[in-house]
Amino acid sequence: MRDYKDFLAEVLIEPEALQKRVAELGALISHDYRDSDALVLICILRGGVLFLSDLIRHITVPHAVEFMAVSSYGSGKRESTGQVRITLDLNMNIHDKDVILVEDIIDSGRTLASVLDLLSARKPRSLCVCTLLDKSERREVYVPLRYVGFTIPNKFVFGYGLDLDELYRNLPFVGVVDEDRYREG
Ligand SMILES: O=P(O)(O)OC[C@H]1O[C@H](OP(=O)(O)OP(=O)(O)O)[C@H](O)[C@@H]1O
Ligand SMILES: Nc1nc2[nH]cnc2c(=O)[nH]1
Ligand SMILES: [Mg+2]
Repeated sequence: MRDYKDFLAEVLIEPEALQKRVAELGALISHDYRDSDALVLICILRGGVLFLSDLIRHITVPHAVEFMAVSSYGSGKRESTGQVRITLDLNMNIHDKDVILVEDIIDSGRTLASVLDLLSARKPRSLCVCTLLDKSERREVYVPLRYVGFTIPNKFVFGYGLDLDELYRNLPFVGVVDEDRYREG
C-alpha cells in the first residue's frame, strides 16, 4: 500500500481536534435526548463507522445502534451518481423511535436526502442528522443538519472513516488529497 504522505496535501483536522469535537457532540446529544426512552443511532456504512464508535462513548443516555448501507459514489468516483441504492437495510423497526442518522460527510446531500425520505416513511417519533463533516459549498439538495462537527472547504478529504478508493479509512486525522500526486503514483 502506498504511503499516504506521498499524496497528502494537508492535514485538515488533527486527531485531537476531532476527538474534542466528537466529545462535544456526544455531550450535546446526551443533553438533548435526556428524556428519551427510545433513542436509536443509525450509522450509514461505511464512512460513518469511526465517527459513530467514538461518538457513542460520549453518549450517556441509553441508546441502540443500527447500521444501514447505501451506495452512491462507488470505487474511484469523486462525484455522487445521484443514484442511491440500499445495499443493507436496518434490522430494527424504527416506528416511534427517536432516530439520529450518523454520517461522516455531507457533500451534494443526495445520499442523505434519499435516506431521510426512506426513513421518515417508517414514521419514527423524531428524525435528525448528525454529521462529522459538512462540505456545504457542494450542496445540491437541501438537507436539514442538526449536529455538525466541522464545516469544511470544497476539497476531497480522506481519513477517520473516509476512504480514498476504499483505503486509508484508518488514519486518525482528516486530510486533503493532492489529486495530481495521487494519480501519478
Ligand atoms: O452528500 P453526497 O454527495 O451524497 O455524499 C456523501 C456520501 O458519500 C460518502 O459515502 P460513499 O458513497 O463514499 O460510501 P462509503 O461511506 O462506503 O465510503 C459519505 O459517507 C456519504 O454517505
Ligand atoms: N472520502 C470522501 N468521500 C466523500 N464523499 C463525498 N465527499 C467526500 C470526500 O470529500 N471524501
Ligand atoms: Mg466513499
